[in-house]
Amino acid sequence: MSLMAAGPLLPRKLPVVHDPWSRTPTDGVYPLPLRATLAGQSVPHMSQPPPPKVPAPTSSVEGAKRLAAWTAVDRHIHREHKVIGIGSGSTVPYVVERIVAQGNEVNKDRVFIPTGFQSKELIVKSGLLLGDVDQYPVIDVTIDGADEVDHDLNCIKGGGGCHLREKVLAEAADTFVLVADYRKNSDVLGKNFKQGIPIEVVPFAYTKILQNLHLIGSPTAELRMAKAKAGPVVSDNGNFLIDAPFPEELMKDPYTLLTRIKMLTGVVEVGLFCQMAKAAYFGNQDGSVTIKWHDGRIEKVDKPASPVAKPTVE
Ligand SMILES: O=C(CO)[C@H](O)[C@H](O)COP(=O)(O)O
Repeated sequence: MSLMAAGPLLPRKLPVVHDPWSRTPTDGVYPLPLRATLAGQSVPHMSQPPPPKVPAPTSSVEGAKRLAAWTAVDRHIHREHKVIGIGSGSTVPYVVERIVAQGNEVNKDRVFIPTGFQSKELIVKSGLLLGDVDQYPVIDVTIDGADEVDHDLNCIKGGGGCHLREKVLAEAADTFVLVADYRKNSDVLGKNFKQGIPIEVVPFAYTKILQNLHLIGSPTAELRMAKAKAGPVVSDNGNFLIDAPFPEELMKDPYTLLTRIKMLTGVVEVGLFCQMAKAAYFGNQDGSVTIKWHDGRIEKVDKPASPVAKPTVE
């Protein structure tokens, strides 16, 4: 059957094609930023998907992480804090979850500084305003995870390879707080976290640095290799990572060890944070939280975070 025999073709309504290159700022089809910009320009607000839900903890370790994170946020992130550093690791999503629970009213005037790719994603997906430390070199509070913390609040960080940015944000913060589960609460660094001190190094120097680390007391120091890619792990800054276990007698004086490692040419940053934190929060299996303070006090909180987050004024 010919087309003509089937009757005249009805004029089809063509969909409006939006050619992105033909748009002008005034025709209303430009994709607009979701939030006011850092420069303070006001932009129309578009509705945003709700922040992704952090899955409820399914183990006592996850529950402990959440307890530590929520308690630390409740105690340290107050209404007047406007610039907040967000660390890395598996405890940090609970930190962001609790900050989001403080509500849009307080969060709309805040800017959040990430320590790496993971925390940047968390900030953006939670609908919080992203900034960077070069715009905000002074941070009100930074909250971060840790691999192990001793009684003087020295800690090992960098299990997730983010310790360079983490240290910058810790130093930039008026208040730096650690959050972790009970397994990270230790008396001597290296007792629980056996994989060694994470060290970020410039790639071309790694062999030389490994040799030097072997000489200064870490004969098993090795390059961190990727699990789902052939070759080494590459940090968010394009560098390599070395994990260097040291014997206990050297780990007992982390500051001396930090300075010795840092002096090796080609080392970018060492995952030893010596007495930088104001407090470390450890969630326990029994639902309590242990807080180690920078002045040596140890506090036990039996009924820590309430289910409702309320930002307080310090
Ligand atoms: O330092 C870090 C990443 O560089 C993390 O904070 C540290 O590894 C702890 O992570 P988690 O909470 O997953 O145990």
